[in-house]
Amino acid sequence: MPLELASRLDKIGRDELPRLLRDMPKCELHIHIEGSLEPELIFALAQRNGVALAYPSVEALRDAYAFTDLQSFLDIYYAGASVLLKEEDFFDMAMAYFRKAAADNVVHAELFFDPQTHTDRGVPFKTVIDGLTRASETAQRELGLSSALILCFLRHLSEEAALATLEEALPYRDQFIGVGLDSSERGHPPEKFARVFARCRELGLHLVAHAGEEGPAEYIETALDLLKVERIDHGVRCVEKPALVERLAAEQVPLTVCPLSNIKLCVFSSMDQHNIGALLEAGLKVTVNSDDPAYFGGYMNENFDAVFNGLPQLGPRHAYQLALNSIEASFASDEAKSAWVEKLDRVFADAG
Ligand SMILES: Nc1ncnc2[nH]cnc12
Ligand SMILES: [Zn+2]
Repeated sequence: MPLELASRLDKIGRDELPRLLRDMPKCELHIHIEGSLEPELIFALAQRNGVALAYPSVEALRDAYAFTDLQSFLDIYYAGASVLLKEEDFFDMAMAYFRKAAADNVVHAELFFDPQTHTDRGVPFKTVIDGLTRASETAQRELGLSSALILCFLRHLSEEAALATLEEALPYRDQFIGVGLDSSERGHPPEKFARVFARCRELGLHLVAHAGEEGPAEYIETALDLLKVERIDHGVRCVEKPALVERLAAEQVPLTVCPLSNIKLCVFSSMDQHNIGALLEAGLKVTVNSDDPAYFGGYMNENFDAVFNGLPQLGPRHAYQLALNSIEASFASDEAKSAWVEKLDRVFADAG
């Protein structure tokens, strides 16, 4: 950031933060759309589709959201997704998310979706992607919110299964912009998916992967070197290798950090222990995201509020940097990015 801009932003009082965090335009780059299914919608879709749930009420389901690690969350997350059967279900789920995102001044969202969670239950790939695409087009038209889809392979399944999913997805190639890697990280290193990522690269798809959430810092390195990803999802365990931190800063590799998720899944014990401030100060291209907002206690602005309330050393300059990083790290066009940066500058010009 130019020194002149930094010193101007440092003169803005911390009391302006609530407004700035709310009003600043931002991109969301790490949201699993199935993780936006609120308990109320899970119950409504279960009733609409005649699906039996293991919990008697919305309250009982929400009470079960006491996670001890990633796997304890994933078990409940996959059970919640079992209510999604029809195109309309995927549409309704995504529209509910887009409305919340627009209210948080998210101008662009890149949505992960997990096709294998649905195709393995007999739901056609077309049903999933058509529902999400129709929601994305509706959000652009009705909310002015830009979005794109990123297909995630489930890393607890085999690479053969990922390759078969890619084949199934190819007729819809123009409906998604990239691929990612999610689900249980430990014991499923990036290299397990080297062939399918190489194929996606040949196809001109954008590449991202979860790495260094629960898994070791080495997974970040192998995701970069073997899978050739453009962004790292989470990546907070990079601090365990100082040379890797230096590399991430030098190469400006975006990290899509998910603060509330990290607390809920016990990656950090509390927000004052989170390393997002340290990573920002070290010059890494860090962004703030919600991951699975229906499960982790908040959407984008709740994540920003939690970070700035938990880490008093962060101020308006950091808020600006996080919003700018999210715009720059997105896969949107340069033209769209310039327009959002102008908007961001206007919000901060009004402060101080
Ligand atoms: N935080 C997360 N990590 C890995 N896989 C996920 N799938 C949904 N949320 C996830
Ligand atoms: Zn995630």
